[in-house]
Amino acid sequence: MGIQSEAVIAVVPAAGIGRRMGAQIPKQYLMLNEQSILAHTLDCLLSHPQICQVVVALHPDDNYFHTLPQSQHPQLCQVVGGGERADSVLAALHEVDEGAWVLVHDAARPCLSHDDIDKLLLARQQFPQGVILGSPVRDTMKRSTGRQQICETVSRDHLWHALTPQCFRAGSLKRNITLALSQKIAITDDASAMEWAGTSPGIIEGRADNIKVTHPNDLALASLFLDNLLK
Ligand SMILES: Nc1ccn([C@@H]2O[C@H](COP(=O)(O)OP(=O)(O)OP(=O)(O)O)[C@@H](O)[C@H]2O)c(=O)n1
Ligand SMILES: C[C@](O)(CO)[C@H](O)COP(=O)(O)O
Repeated sequence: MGIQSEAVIAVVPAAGIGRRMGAQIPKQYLMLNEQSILAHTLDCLLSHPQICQVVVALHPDDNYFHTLPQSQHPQLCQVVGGGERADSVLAALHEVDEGAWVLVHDAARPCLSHDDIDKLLLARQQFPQGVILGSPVRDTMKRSTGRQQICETVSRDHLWHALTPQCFRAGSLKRNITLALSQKIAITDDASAMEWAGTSPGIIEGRADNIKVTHPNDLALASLFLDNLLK
């Protein structure tokens, strides 16, 4: 069975508290246009023809998820997430067959398109070790001192913003996240765990409007992008 015909499972880390957003509720439950950020993200994944299941990792005290219509979807299952994003991804991976392909996608990225999912899944042929979406850096990049004085201009050649989804074989990703966490390695995305284990995942260009809603001023942008996505 060729890679392209293999089932794909989406893993959605949605157990964060949205500290940088500073809202009264976790940011994944903030309304964006006509539904919550998480609902938009789940709609995109649940409606993709190659995704056969979505495993969402929730905060242990999450009291919102059950109010979402998507929470009753037959292809959706939920697990309790952990203290960091990597712990939440790992909790979800324990529910996934080790041989399956997983697409790990942030709940906080509601503007994902089916085109980008298609592109990423096709890229597995070229990158069987795993592959992620990225956005090439457009601006000149500076590194500063702790006192915000520029100390260097960082070359932007082959420099990317890592996006999600990030696509790997479940067993390999589970083992490498487990190892990295056991060594107290800080991993802020899934590819970092694979890199730490010596793998070089592929990175392909995704839409720049696939933003992570992190700060309050991201909401208006995400709303605009969502409207545009639906056109
Ligand atoms: N312990 C955690 C922390 C984060 N996430 C998820 O990982 C994604 C990306 O994380 P981020 O944007 O940092 O979300 P938060 O951790 O909620 O934000 P903050 O760092 O501002 O608190 C989000 O969908 C978030 O819900 C998670 O599942 N489990
Ligand atoms: C996974 C990610 O969205 C890729 O850019 C990012 O690393 C998440 O980081 P955060 O600190 O958990 O928002």
